[in-house]
Amino acid sequence: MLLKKVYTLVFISKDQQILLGLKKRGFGVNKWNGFGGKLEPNETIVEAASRELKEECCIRVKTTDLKNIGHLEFTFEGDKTMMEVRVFGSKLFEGIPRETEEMLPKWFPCNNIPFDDMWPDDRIWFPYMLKGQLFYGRFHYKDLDTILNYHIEELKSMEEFYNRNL
Ligand SMILES: CNc1ncnc2c1ncn2[C@@H]1O[C@H](COP(=O)(O)OP(=O)(O)OP(=O)(O)O)[C@@H](O)[C@H]1O
Repeated sequence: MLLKKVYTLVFISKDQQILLGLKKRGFGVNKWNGFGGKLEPNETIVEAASRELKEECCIRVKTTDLKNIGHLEFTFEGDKTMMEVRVFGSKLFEGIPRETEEMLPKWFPCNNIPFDDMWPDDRIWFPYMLKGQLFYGRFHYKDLDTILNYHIEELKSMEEFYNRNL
């Protein structure tokens, strides 16, 4: 039996640029990524996504402006937990990105993503996100640097994907 833990991951974009943050502590330290984290009790996924974005880089986004653009699953060899990551995107946001204790934010041109300093899976699913395609990806890691196997597919609709997995 796999234990499932739900996480959010948010990408805001403007003018062919995407906002990434360099994680300063904890899981994924020293890697560039979107903003997100675990759900708090009694919080919806979009509430968690919006809260984490604000906490990690001071950007505000309305929950109704968050678009679910992908779904990722991560497992690690010898670990019974599956990380389920709901990926969101938005072009509508308020504020200027600011460094926090957790993240150092920076805008990157969409054609110059720092994949060498990111999770290895990002290289595989970012191209879907950057083309505006919905996606589902499943990655099994041997250790934090090595993907043992994976599956990736384009989705027609997130709703259809979630219904199929009920
Ligand atoms: C394995 N390959 C991966 N590829 C891409 N993204 C990944 C990832 N694995 C985790 N992520 C994301 O990294 C964040 C961790 O969040 P994390 O710091 O653990 O959560 P949270 O802020 O709640 O933690 P604390 O409050 O510090 O306990 C969270 O957005 C999650 O979606």
